[in-house]
Amino acid sequence: MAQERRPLMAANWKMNKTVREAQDYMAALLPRVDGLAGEVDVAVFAPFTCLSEVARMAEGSGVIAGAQNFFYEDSGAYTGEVSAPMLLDVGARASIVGHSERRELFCETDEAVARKTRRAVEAGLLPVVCVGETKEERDAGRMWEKVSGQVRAVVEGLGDAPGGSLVFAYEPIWAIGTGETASPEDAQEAIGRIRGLLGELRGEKFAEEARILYGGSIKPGNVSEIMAQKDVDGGLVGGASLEVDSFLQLVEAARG
Ligand SMILES: O=C[C@H](O)COP(=O)(O)O
Repeated sequence: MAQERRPLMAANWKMNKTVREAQDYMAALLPRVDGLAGEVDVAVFAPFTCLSEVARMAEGSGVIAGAQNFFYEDSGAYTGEVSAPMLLDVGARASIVGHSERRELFCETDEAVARKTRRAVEAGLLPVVCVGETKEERDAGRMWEKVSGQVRAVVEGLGDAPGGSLVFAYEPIWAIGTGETASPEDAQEAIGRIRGLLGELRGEKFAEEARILYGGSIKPGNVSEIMAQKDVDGGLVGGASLEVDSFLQLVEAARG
């Protein structure tokens, strides 16, 4: 991994944890990541219901509290949604955008993902933008068509924001929550191609500054090999992030 890009290990709790469980997790996590600032970024993407508590506890620690989604308008008649200013108001500094579960289960389009990404950057939230193909698309040889289309939509809607203002996460859908991980070589190939595309679209500086994570069944047993790939800047982790001990092993591996 290039020296200029600090690794990022991100916990995506998905629809898990009560406020009490979130408090217990953060109380166990924070003392054990103290002192890692500058070596590795650690983020916790919590459900809305416990996000303010996660952000309050993380304040001053260097751990980034983030949301899993938001809407690109700032306020108004959008029942069930929250906005970027609302996330900032409770202390969030980042948000996942366009996770495959949002794209597939909640019909999020490339256009909506691009608008959310742009709004996050403008508002001062770090977007972690997810891209990835289904098993059917991969088997049909259409992996790159899918992934490149998702990346293009985001970058073309981004204006002149620098590469360091966003993070991509390559998450092959067939590897999410299945125990089936992309091989480290497959992860590198996809992420290296994404970086190449960023260079074509926005120039080398942008491509070198943008962090690109891998996600999909990362666990303590496979994280080192994945992190050893030159274009992989960290991980977006579901299942293995739910327990502090296992997430900390991933953080340590990202630290190198
Ligand atoms: O956001 C995280 C990804 O969906 C990966 O989830 P997973 O680690 O449970 O496979």
